Amino acid sequence: MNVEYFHASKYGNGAKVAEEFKERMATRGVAVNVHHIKDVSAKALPPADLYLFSAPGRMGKPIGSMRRFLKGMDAPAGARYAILTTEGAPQPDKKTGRVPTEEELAKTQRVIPIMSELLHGAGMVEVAAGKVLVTGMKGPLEDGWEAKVDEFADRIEV
Ligand SMILES: Cc1cc2nc3c(=O)[nH]c(=O)nc-3n(C[C@H](O)[C@H](O)[C@H](O)COP(=O)(O)O)c2cc1C
Repeated sequence: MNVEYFHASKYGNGAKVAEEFKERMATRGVAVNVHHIKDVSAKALPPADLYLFSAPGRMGKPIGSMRRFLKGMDAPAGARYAILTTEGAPQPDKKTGRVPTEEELAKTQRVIPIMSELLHGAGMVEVAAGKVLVTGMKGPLEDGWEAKVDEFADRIEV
């Protein structure tokens, strides 16, 4: 099995996640080719058993370059894909100190749903979606992020 991995990392956190995923999949006997979307054409994706798309969050959405990439992509209909975003860790409310629940976050944080809608709408088939958090606007990645990537790798059927 081979995986083609497309990311739109701006500050390097998503690029680190991609490299970690590649290493973890190598131990499972799966080759992963990592590309930044600026280096590839959305109109000529290489063949793959699985496509992985990874974007940082921006104002509740995937970063604009990834939205444009997915909208302009010649999607291989029926092909399998997974999504692995990098998103800001939920911040406690300044007054109450309460951290928003997943349900509350889902109202404003639409990074994965927007990517899913675009890919699913293009006829592709989702096998997994997940996120790795960053603790500041530009990173670093959350503690234990490597283990999170490993768990995500486990969810990809080889
Ligand atoms: C202007 C700006 C807006 C951001 N908005 C969001 C957001 O709405 N949701 C989110 O999860 N992360 C947001 N972030 C944090 C990004 O998730 C973070 O920069 C990114 O995951 C880092 O990945 P990268 O190093 O691969 O670019 C924002 C960051 C910046 C600089």
